[in-house]
Amino acid sequence: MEDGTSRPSGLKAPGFSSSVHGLHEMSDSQNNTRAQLTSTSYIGGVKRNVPAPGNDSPFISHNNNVAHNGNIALLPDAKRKPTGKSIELKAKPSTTMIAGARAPKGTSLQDLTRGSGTSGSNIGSYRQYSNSSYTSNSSYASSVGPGGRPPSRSHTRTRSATRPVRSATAMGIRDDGQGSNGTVPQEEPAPSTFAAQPVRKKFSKSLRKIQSTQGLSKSKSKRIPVPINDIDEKVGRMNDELAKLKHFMESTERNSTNVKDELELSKKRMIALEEEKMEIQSERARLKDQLQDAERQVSRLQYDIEEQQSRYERRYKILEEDHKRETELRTDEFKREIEKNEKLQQEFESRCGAEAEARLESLSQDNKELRSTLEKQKRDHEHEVRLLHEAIQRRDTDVRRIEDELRKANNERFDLQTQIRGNNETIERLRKRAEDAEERLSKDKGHLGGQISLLSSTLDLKSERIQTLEENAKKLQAECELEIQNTKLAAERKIAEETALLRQRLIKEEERRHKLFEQVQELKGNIRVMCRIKPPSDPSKDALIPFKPQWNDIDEDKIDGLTIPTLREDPTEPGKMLPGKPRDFNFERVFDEKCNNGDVFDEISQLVQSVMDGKKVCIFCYGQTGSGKTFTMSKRQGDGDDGVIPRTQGMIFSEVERLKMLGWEYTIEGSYLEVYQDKLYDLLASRHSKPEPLAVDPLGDELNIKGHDFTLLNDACDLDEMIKIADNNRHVAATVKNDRSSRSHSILVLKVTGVKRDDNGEIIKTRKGTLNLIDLAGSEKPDKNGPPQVYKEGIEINSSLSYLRTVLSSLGQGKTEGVDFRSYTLTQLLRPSLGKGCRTLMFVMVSPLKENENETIRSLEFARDAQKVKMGGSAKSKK
Ligand SMILES: Nc1ncnc2c1ncn2[C@@H]1O[C@H](COP(=O)(O)OP(=O)(O)OP(=O)(O)O)[C@@H](O)[C@H]1O
Repeated sequence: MEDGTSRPSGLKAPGFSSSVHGLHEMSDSQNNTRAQLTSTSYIGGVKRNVPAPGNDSPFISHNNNVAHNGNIALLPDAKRKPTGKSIELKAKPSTTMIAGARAPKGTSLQDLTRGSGTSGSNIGSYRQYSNSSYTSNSSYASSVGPGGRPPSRSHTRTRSATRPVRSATAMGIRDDGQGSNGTVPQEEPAPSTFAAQPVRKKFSKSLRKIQSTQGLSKSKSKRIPVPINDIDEKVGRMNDELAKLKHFMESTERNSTNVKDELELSKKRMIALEEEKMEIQSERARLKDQLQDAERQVSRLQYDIEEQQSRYERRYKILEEDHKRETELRTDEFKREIEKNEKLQQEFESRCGAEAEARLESLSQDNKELRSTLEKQKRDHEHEVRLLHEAIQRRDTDVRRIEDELRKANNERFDLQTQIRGNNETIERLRKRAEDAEERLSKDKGHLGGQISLLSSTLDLKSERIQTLEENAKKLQAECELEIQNTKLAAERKIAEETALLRQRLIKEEERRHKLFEQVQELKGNIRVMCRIKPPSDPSKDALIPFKPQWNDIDEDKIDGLTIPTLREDPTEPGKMLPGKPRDFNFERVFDEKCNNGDVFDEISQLVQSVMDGKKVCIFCYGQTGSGKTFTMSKRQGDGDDGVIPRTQGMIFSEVERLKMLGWEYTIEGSYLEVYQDKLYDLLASRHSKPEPLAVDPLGDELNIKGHDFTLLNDACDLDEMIKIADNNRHVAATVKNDRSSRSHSILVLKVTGVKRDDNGEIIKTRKGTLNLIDLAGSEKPDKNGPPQVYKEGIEINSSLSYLRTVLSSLGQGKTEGVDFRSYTLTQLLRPSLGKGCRTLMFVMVSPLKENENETIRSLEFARDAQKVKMGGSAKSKK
């Protein structure tokens, strides 16, 4: 390459330029292949260039000089230039190749241009030949020529070098190389860049084979002439190879596009991942902030808790000290109390009341007579009530009759209205017919003139008739309405009159009931006595007193007497017991062990009623300890068998409501007192300090306690609350007979004041009643071996009860003056309840046990004596 003209591709091929035009920018592999191919074109010392598409210059420059010696000069290996994207092929300067006008040596021109005429015209003949031999290369020219080359081929090649499927592709190339006709299979898979390598090797190998077959040597001096046909064949094969390469390049380019797309996708994915990473980082920062906030909050809370704990500890210490001081104070107080009690005990032992017993005559016969009178009056009363009922029924019949009449009148009105409606419809129909007729008449006036006038007059008549009917109906309706109104007014008037009459009768009945009740109470006596026998706790084991009941003559379900059989010693045979004279006791009512608190209250509820009527009533329970006094009076265990006090509580307030309807307004006041060791205390007073004893006015007719106020009770709840406070404050202790024995007499006092006003609000009637409910402490034989306090209490209780018996005995003997109530607080308290006009009911409670027989008989005897008391006048205290 003597001229050494440098080309942009780096290919230096003087006199070769046109033949290699279009290949200078091929990839390395392509260049390499091309270089080899190019070198094959030097076989036989003749430069055989690959025909360049679109090139006007001869594809292979057959120079006469080239083939003059008839030898093929083998070109030295083309050198690769590492710089640039293309490879620069350099022929050795010594190589005898196509060199412009340079005459080749060796191969003769005739050999080369066999059958072509003169050497001067061999170019044209060669072109002709070459054109015919390389017709198929025109496709190559169009694809790899200067205009058709892809711009980034070298880059594509570099990328292709990394593909891992080289050998497989190379195999494909090898297979293809076997085709001798130079056609490239269209469906062949795209070979990789490295496929060129085995192709190259294969080509070199075949070249070497040819060379060895033909005895060619690389040595310049030993050039062996090669037949032109062989060379053409080789060139054809080379062209095939080139076509394959072209195909390979195309597929490589496709691959490269795919790879590019993949790269783009990867980039996008990278960006997405980056964004995701950023998001995660910001989330992490946010969570970190939250964590720090939470930590700060926790420490703040911890500080608060510690603060509060220390505050509580300080407060606890203060409370503890307070409690200690309080305890010490209470201990001192208790000690002082014990000392005082001891002093009182000594005082008490020095005093001992005398026991007196008095017996009174039986009033049972009187009672029986009174009872029959009462029954008669009861029957009369019932008869009157029946009459009243009948009157009410008659009035109801009248009202029903009026209602029937009203219904009839309404039905008539409805019939008339229906008739009017029917008439209206007839009129309407007639009018319509008249109109039709008129229409027809207008068409045929002459014929129907008379008919029209007839119809018109009929119509007028009908209209008049209708009008009359309508007026009649209206009149009838007005009359009906007036009658209905009158009937209504009359009925209302009648009802009002009858209601007023009934109200009057009711008030009269109430007054009569009041009077009758008073009479009955008077007849029953001032002190009425009832007895209750406590049921044995174990009837199968307990030895019992053989009580014989006496059934009431009138009310056969009730017992009003008891007989206790007695024994006496046989005078003839000491130690032998014979039946003695039985002991009989008659009372107003005896409740045996089967009766409950409800039965008891049914019997006495009329007394509570009389308190509302303005009476002084005293109900007290007397009996041996443990005989059931508190059970009868105060029991409140929610099993439906409440005692007298809880039932009274309910009854009084429901009576207040009932009497309100009859025009009465009631005020209830209450107090709960206790007589403990002959001193009166307020059970409602606070027990934080020592309660002060109260003093009773010994003279007045009313119970007056100095310096003591009654509590206003607005409803049953207030009274309930008051009773609960008193129950908690009452003195109780365990005795031989009772675990919770009352050690004091308790008195619930209820003052009832009722007023009735006229229409101007002036008070016209007043009722003032008092109810004393007394639960006495139990009579007992004091146990000297028991606790000294209980023994002392027992003595005091017995003394006061003995004195009560003395007082009752005096009253039973008819004394009304000079009775000494003042010796004991209990009798002082009871004095206003034992005067004239007072109702006193005594319950004597007895035990059924044989072991308590003596005490039971003593209690029954006391009750019998109390029954004899007749209070003709007001009980007067001894002055
Ligand atoms: N009718 C009865 N039915 C059932 N148990 C009764 C009855 N009467 C009294 N008891 C029971 O006998 C025990 C003594 O009754 P309670 O306390 O009423 O006697 P007490 O006469 O008030 O005694 P004390 O005079 O000592 O206070 C109590 O456990 C009571 O539940």
